[in-house]
Amino acid sequence: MIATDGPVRLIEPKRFGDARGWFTEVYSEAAYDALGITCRFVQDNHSYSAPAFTLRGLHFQTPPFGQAKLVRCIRGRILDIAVDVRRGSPTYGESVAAELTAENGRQLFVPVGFAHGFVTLEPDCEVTYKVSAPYAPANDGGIAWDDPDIAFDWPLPAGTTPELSAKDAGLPRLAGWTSPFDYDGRPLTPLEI
Ligand SMILES: Cc1cn([C@H]2C[C@H](O)[C@@H](COP(=O)(O)OP(=O)(O)O[C@H]3O[C@@H](C)C(=O)[C@@H](O)[C@H]3O)O2)c(=O)[nH]c1=O
Repeated sequence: MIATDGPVRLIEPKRFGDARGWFTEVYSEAAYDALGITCRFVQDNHSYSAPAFTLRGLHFQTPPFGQAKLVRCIRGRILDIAVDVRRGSPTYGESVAAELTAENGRQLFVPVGFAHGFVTLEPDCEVTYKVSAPYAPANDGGIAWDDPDIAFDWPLPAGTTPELSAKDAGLPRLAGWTSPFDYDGRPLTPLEI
């Protein structure tokens, strides 16, 4: 059984503004537990993407190293996406996405069983995210960002090809692939704060 960490969630932590600027808590165990995000995060990641329309994804780690992720953008603007890849899920292959910006401070929580990716919407974007399992390169997995069965409408200007890693350019499609993630009954709901 895969650990349940709540459904995909969009979170907007409160900012306390004053003459200096603002203060915000970006993670607290008690507050996130209360939201149903009960996993234990064991690693923090930080990536910098130089060109606009850099696309990283769609990624996951296979069990037993499946990762829930709590993602935010601390510089620039990204569109962040989670795709349901839980075998037998009524929303298998469906996605939810949210714009995460340094300005809006929003976070996307991506549970185990979802492929995750993002595209940067301007140059020089930095993304940080907490993950609930350690990096396990042997369990690295992914699905093609442009898989026609997902048919995600990436916000790429006409004629723009995204900046991709060699690995991401060669990821397989959902068709012909058997997901290692079980459906655990959690629905994929539209995102709301
Ligand atoms: C993910 C990861 C990578 N690395 C190394 C491996 C490689 O040499 C280099 C770059 O790795 P990648 O090309 O996989 O990086 P990237 O394409 O940014 O991968 C990330 O994409 C986003 C969308 C996710 O959801 C993450 O979980 C992760 O898969 O960093 C680590 O040392 N630890 C890690 O946890």
